[in-house]
Amino acid sequence: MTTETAGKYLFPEGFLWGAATAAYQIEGSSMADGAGASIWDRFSHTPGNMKDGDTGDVACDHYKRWREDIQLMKRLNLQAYRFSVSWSRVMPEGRGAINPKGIDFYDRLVDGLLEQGIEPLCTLYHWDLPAALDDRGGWLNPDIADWFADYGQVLFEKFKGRVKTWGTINEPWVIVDGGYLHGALAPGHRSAFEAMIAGHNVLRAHGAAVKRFRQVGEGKIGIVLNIEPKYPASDKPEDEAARRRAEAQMNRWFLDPLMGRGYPEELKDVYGEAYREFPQEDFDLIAQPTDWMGLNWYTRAVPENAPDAWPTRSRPVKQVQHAHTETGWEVNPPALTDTLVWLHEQTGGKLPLMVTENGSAWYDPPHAIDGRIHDPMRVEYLKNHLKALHDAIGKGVDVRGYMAWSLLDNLEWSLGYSKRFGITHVNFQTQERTIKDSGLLYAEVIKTHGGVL
Ligand SMILES: CO[C@H](O)c1c[n+]2c([nH]1)[C@H](O)[C@@H](O)[C@H](O)[C@H]2CO
Repeated sequence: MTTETAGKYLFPEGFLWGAATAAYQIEGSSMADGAGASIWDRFSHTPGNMKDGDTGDVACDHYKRWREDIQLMKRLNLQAYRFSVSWSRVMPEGRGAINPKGIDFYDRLVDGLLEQGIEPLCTLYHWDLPAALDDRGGWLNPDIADWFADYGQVLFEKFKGRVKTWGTINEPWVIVDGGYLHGALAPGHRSAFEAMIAGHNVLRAHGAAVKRFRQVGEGKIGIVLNIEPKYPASDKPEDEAARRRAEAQMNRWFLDPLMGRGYPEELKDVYGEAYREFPQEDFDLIAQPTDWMGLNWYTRAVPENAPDAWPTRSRPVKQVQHAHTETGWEVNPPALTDTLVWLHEQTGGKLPLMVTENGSAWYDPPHAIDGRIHDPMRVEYLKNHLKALHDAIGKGVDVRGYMAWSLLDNLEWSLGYSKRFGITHVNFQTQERTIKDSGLLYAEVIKTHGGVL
């Protein structure tokens, strides 16, 4: 904060400040106490899939250290905590029998959060499909919509009155683009034909869960999308066309059907013969009204026309004039403002939004030095993106909260533990947690409602 900005970035009363994680990335003990395997247990134990051969077998050991981590959240002044449930911990086969020890873990976690005045925001699905369902086709099997709604019902009923904000699915695009199109993520398939089918079933499952929530649940439900705004590399028509294809394949593929608009026209051009039509009744199910929408936001892209680039025939041009994080993502806070304004418009300005993930990976030392972890780049990223978020609110965007990604350094999927996103450092040899300078700043931001920015 400087004297001239003192108080300029105060956030609205009731704005919800939190941090986010996901089950497979932090819990460890993924097969303990009756849990079933997920596709990430299989994928991470398949040689060649994971950097340094890392797995989620231990991760942040959160399954055992959850009490300690709730105390950490208190020290960070968190008002909310966004976490996901491991479907196969709760239902080892994905359907039918419930694992009592599995659901008890989440029962204790939710009660522990509430006891500390921290609001639980629960994501039903953050990529870790039960392996037993993958054996039955997983997201390629249309029955998964009912399997997912049944799973959701178990949680809606168990946590009725305690969990009031639900997210159905984290990032349909990453599930499908990573898991079925490019194969970089579990279950590691590479087929545009499968991607279209899986994507459609992910959306149908979301709709079925929302419908079931309206029957048995209580509170608010929504979905979480990753949106990466696309800016054309030049004013050449072919670059604008490439931008539109990239935007359709990442940002509109799932948003448009959720908004009742069906798939974007450009998807036919992107997927060609792999594109397929689906019955209207599916789209009616998918476009079930929801109560809120989550935005996961990290960066933007500047695509140019690239006829050889599959499947969008576009390729991002590196913006060397800007800083880039350890994951190679350009740092561009104003693009967050643009995205929030765009999403506000795309959702008709009627759907409350929440930034459900935002953060950055930088090199941090493997252990604390003098009890501190200095992470100046993450401090700057956090400050500037909160200012950009504040700017969007100033432009009339209805944003209700911000969940920093992530509470803890954790398993960055196939990149293993090589990329650290946490506002809290984890020494993976000792499991010692150390709040980073970025976490100390965030605690002050929360305490001052942004006044410290
Ligand atoms: C492609 O960027 C996405 O918005 C995105 C970034 N991230 C995500 N989605 C996932 O939701 C998290 O599990 C990742 O750990 C996190 C950091 O990579």
